[in-house]
Amino acid sequence: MSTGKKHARNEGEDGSARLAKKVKTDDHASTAADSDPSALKVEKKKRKQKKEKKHKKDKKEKKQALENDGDPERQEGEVDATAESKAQPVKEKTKKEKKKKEKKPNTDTLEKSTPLPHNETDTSNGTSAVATGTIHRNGASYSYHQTRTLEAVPQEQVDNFLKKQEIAVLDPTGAKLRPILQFSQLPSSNLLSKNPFATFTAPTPIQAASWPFALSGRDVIGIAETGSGKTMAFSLPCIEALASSPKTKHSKGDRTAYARAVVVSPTRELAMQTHAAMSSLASLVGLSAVCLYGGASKDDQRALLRKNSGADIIVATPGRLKDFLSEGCVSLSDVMFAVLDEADRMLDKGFEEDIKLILGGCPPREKRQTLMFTATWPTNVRGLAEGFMVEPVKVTIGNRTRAGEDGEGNGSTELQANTRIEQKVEVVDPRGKEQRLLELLRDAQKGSAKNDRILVFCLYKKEAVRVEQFLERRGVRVASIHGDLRQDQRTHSLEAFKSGSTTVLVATDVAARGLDIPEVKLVINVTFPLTIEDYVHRIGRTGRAGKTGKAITLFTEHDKAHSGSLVNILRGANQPVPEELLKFGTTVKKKAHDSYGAFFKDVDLSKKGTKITFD
Ligand SMILES: Nc1ncnc2c1ncn2[C@@H]1O[C@H](COP(=O)(O)OP(=O)(O)OP(=O)(O)O)[C@@H](O)[C@H]1O
Repeated sequence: MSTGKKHARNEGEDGSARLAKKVKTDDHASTAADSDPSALKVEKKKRKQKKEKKHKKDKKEKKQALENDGDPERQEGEVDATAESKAQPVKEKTKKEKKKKEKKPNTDTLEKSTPLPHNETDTSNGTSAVATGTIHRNGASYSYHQTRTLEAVPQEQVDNFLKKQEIAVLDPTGAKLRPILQFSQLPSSNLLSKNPFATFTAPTPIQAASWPFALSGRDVIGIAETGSGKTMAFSLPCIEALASSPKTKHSKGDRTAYARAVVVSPTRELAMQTHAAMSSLASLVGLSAVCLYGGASKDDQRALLRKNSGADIIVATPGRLKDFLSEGCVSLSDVMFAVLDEADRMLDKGFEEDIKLILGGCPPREKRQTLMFTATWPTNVRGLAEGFMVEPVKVTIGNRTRAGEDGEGNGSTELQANTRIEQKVEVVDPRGKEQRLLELLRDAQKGSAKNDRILVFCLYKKEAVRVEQFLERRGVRVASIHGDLRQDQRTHSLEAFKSGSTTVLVATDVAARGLDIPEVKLVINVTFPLTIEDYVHRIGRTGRAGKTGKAITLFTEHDKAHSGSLVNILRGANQPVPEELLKFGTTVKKKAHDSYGAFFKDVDLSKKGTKITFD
């Protein structure tokens, strides 16, 4: 797949038959007729027949509605103004409802209204504010107001902030929105009145720069170092969008959970963590979130979905979400806000098809808001990403956007590690790795540091088991987390590490991305990961939220294919490059590891394998 357009069309094509039936909209209805003229004729005929059938049905229902003597409750519950209308009969609306509907703005297309005059005052929240634009999407009307307090900040101060924090904003529409330097510069809202940022002093750079665009209803790609507050960068606009838009009503007997926002995460633990963060924010404005992930009881998750007639927000891993979608338990047809967290992982080969199916179940990209956040943005996923979005604003933090001819950058984003992490690389004999690991652990947990948390990364599950046993036998308090463990064992290990009852956690790359474990002092890579991006994510488990951290990597001749990219990362973060590493060469291999996505993917071990039969 190469072009964005191609991908956008494919979004709908990849859905299962059931999904396609439930969520079919014009944008999704791409069929064989697109390429075959005879098929086109058949398709046209079918459409005509369908139209006639629908007309007859509508007539019948109109008659019935009149006979019902206008029972408003019943009619309201059954009317569905979304794409679901194909699955459920649309009842004739009462005059009152019709009038109400006419007043609503046209939400069918993405409109960028002419910016409102800059002296327009927003009196809705009692503060003086300046309107900067309005966008309508799928039932929501976004009107971001740059507050007067933000307008009053001298331009020089804004420029200094952007320069100091190395913020680059690439916006194809050319909108210029100031970063939010202080929480008090956010437009007031019900959510903000609950003081959700009490424990923070100021927005992080990615929050500051992306919020104005995300709050305006724009699609955003946010790239910022590990531990820099990206979760809140997408959570706040998501919850603000849901809080300010009405829910679509569905018929009372409908047991499907219609989420209005969906956040997709690559691992179960990350999904749970994001769910916890979003839930506490959402609950402040009476919204709810449910977490769907593999390896746990489906019945329990189904029960949560049915409680309070579904969840406003679903945070999920792709596999379990797909299961619920194909069962018809969950529908994404009402989604107005979709987030791919760890977006580059979600778009790589292992998850690409799942993501197409999930986003294909949402309204088309023009009708939803799509956000993608990550710390690494390799070239191979960029085209695919943009195909799921509409004119995304790209916000990059860190000195890594190359200047283009226009001096504003050409969008090429360099891979960069968090510069507050001290990185050390030791070139070792592969046979001596475990012994060296033990020495490093003993050294790092000496004296007053005996309870310091250390995360040890292995590449393979079997290797993780072996290393854990090796350390256990030598009296180290250790737990592990990898794909061969049951979910309850994984959760238990992570909890033990978080609480400090275990100070060493041996992990595979299931723990490499997103996990926000407080006070991890040291990350040790026993075996190098399959991609350099994952090296950046692994070491990013330390040095979070402005803190410093340390990472030690045991590098062997087996890892020499990564020497060039590792040297670049070290140099980019002003870290020492050992001579022994340079000996392996500095050429950067362009191709990322092909099997990585599939290798990484969380597989539900409780599921029985599919029996293959040959005719
Ligand atoms: N404005 C803020 N000020 C201080 N701390 C913050 C702020 N926003 C978020 N944090 C905290 O920073 C930590 C890291 O945030 P988060 O997990 O969202 O990072 P991330 O950028 O998503 O990292 P990763 O790339 O590893 O997924 C969390 O503990 C979070 O509570």
